[in-house]
Amino acid sequence: MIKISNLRKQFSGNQVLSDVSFSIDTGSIFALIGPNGAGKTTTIRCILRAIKPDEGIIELFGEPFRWEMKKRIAVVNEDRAVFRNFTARDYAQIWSCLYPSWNDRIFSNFISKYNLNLLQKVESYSIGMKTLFFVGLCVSSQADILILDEPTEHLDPTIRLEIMSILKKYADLGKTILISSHEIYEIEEYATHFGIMKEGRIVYTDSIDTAKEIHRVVEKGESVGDGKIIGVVGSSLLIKTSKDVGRFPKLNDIVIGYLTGRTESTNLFS
Ligand SMILES: Nc1ncnc2c1ncn2[C@@H]1O[C@H](COP(=O)(O)OP(=O)(O)OP(=O)(O)O)[C@@H](O)[C@H]1O
Repeated sequence: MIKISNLRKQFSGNQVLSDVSFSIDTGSIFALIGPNGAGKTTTIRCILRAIKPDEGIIELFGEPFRWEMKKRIAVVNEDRAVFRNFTARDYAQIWSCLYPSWNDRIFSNFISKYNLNLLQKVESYSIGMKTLFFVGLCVSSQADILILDEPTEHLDPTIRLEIMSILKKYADLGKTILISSHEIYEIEEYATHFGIMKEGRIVYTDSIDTAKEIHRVVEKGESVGDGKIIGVVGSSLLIKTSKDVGRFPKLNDIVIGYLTGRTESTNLFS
């Protein structure tokens, strides 16, 4: 559904993305994970053609990007920027024109469930309400692809759980979701796949279940057998192995292991 191949982007001679490649299947929730400045938002902006990549191929729905595809993609931007003076109702009217698959009933239910005031200017919503409102717009759009930059940021714990559940149900409809997030414990709850980004490269990508199967955390000094050492996790090591050694990792162990490990070509870790 989304296939990114060898994406490269520089800003003023600074190489921000270097050969970024990953793909996302229909029905998946793919989390792009990485430290501040790793290149997650830049990748998303390239996918949306908000900026032009220097090199690389972006395929959506099995075809190279075309502008008409935008009506099948709904987005929650990183900055939650809004048009001044636009009420929630104004937004709904605009989105209903932009998205042929827009569903008014889903939108009305969402608005009443979360007590959002349709007549209020979205600019005056709290940052958490804005996020919630944009997630509501995305889900009501019934777009085939949702792209959400930090979708649970600024939300209280109850609403976070709600958003995770909404997104899971949405993906189950056969929709594809790409999120950028630092919330690894949450991602483990609701995402199906992930990519770890470090200094503009994808250093590892897989399904969460497979990644947990093929890695182990071993204590320093414990035998790693023929496993490949990936990186350090606190006082332990993350290894990639087919042997039943150490303990199974949490997603957090895998992310920390790859982030502390060497950044080389992705096949170093394959
Ligand atoms: N328009 C721009 N001009 C110059 N540099 C940019 C521009 N946009 C992004 N960058 C740089 O690209 C790098 C990656 O930024 P990006 O926003 O993609 O990171 P990120 O992984 O999304 O970080 P965060 O988790 O903090 O949001 C940073 O060093 C940033 O300063």
